[in-house]
Order: sequence, then structure tokens, then C-alpha cells
Amino acid sequence: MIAKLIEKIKQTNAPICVGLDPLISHIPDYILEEKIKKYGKSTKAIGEAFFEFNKEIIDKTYDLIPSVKPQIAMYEEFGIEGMIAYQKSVEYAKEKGLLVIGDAKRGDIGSTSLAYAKAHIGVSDILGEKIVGFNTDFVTVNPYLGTDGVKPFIDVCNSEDKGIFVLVKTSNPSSGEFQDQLIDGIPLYELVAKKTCEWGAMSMDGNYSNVGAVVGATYPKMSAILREKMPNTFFLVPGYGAQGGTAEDLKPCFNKDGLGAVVNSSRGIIAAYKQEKYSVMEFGDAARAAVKDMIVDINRVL
Ligand SMILES: O=c1ccn([C@@H]2O[C@H](COP(=O)(O)O)[C@@H](O)[C@H]2O)c(=O)[nH]1
Repeated sequence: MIAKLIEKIKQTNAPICVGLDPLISHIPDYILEEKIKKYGKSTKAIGEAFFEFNKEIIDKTYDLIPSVKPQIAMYEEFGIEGMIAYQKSVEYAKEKGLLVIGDAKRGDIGSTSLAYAKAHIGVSDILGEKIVGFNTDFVTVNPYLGTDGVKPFIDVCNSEDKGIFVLVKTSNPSSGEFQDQLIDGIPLYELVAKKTCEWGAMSMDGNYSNVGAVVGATYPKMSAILREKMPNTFFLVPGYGAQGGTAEDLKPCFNKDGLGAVVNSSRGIIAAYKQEKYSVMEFGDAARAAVKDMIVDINRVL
């Protein structure tokens, strides 16, 4: 699957994914009011509003980008109706030819991880009938439980041609609390990186592995170390834009061939219409313009 992502990045010349992280405060009033009129102040209204919002963002950007990354938490907040909006958004993005990275940060004991892997990137068997759950192309994985918590995801990557991104060095301010702790003189994030490379060797897809790494844009010195230690690992890089990561900060995430990373921006794209020059009706056009700016900004440093 990573080879497909790389192919689409080359086609679009855009190593980016648009984060579909809707919040009620992102939804234009005219959409929210229409849904509330129809369904009342309910989770159904929010789910419908989220899908309409995402659909417009996808319609206005799909020809420019290789991928989207819906953040499942934003949908889970609204229970079943939120999850329906998640699934509909995943399906719609795929219909438009986009690859979908489900940001769910799953991971548990082996048997439970297998269920998560099947739910997000795999297939399940119902009395001989094969069915898919969310059917995303990639899912983010929390490695805290170790190899038996990650291996089921790798098995599913291999059987279904899918991919995962393992949390290695996250973008948030407190990420160092655990991730930077030294163990025998080596920071934990480097140990996780080493393990991720070992896991990656079990699922190579061309020059890169289907087992990628989440590496935050906000720690460029650490990204440089990781890039050197993980030459065959593709990075999913959050933290650009709203969290302060700049194009210069992203540079170390890429290999010399200009590949090796896909950069996420969520609020920076989907809430771009909040700038003064746009009206609320133009939220899709604002997202398109923000994507174009992001592509130029990143290509400038590659
Ligand atoms: O280290 C991490 C891992 C995941 N994320 C997720 O990426 C987006 C970032 O959103 P922005 O609005 O572009 O800041 C969000 O879904 C996070 O949960 C991350 O930020 N850092």
C-alpha cells in the first residue's frame, strides 16, 4: 500500500494529507442550522453536518492531493451517528480516488489488536462471508504494548495490502515526557524507531515498508535523527501549521529523493475559511487555496 501512496504523491507532486478533523465550531452555521432544523439538536444532526462538511472539503481538494486523514476521535465524540459520518467520509474519499489514513492510534494485546486491525484495514469473516469494517488504507498504531500488540496489524497489512503508521515521536508538547526518556543512554523514541524498522522488514513494498512512523513536525532535530536511522520507513508528519511546524521544520523528514514523508494539516486546511477574506459559504474554496499554498510551501524546501 505504501507504494500506492508514493505513486499518488508523485502524480500530484503533493506529499500531503488533508486532516478531516471536524469540530462543531468548524461547521458553517448554515449547514448546522439546516441539520438541526431537520434532526433537532442531536448526534444525528452533527453526523449529517460533519459528512456534508467533509464532502465539500473533499470535492474541492481531491484533484490536488493523494490522501486524507480523518481523526476518528472527532466522530467518536458523537457516538454511532459520528461513526456513521466517519465511515461515509472514508467511503466518499475513496470513491474520489484518495487514499485514507485512519487516525485511530489503536493497539492492545494480540487478540484485541487483531480485531482492531480487521476493523480498520482488514476483513472479517461472517460464517464464510467476507466483510469489511471501516476499510481505510492505513491506520495509526500505538506501539506501547510491544510486538504482540503490533504484529496483528502487520499480518493484516500483508494479507490485504494495507499500511500502518506507528507512533514514534509525536508532535505534542508533552511528547518528551516518556518518548525522550533515556534507557541505557538511548531515548525511548529511538528504541521504538529501531523496533519499527524491524517490524517494517516484515512488510516491504518496494523501497519503503508498509509499516511507517508518525514523526511530529514540531521536533525537527529528532526528525533528522530518525530519518537517518529509518531510511526505508515512510513518515506521517503531523504538526505542520496549527501546531507551529513550518516547511523548514519538515525538511529533515524527507529523504534526498524528495520522498519519505506525507505531511498532515487539519485545522490549517478545513478551517482556512475563518480568515477575513472568505465568506462562510466559501469554506471549500478556502480549503482548496490552503492546500495549494501548502503544496508550494513544502515543495519550496524539497
Ligand atoms: O503526533 C501526533 C499524532 C497525531 N496527530 C493528529 O494529527 C492531527 C493534527 O491536526 P492539526 O489541526 O493539523 O494540528 C490531529 O488529528 C491530531 O490528533 C498529531 O497532531 N500529532
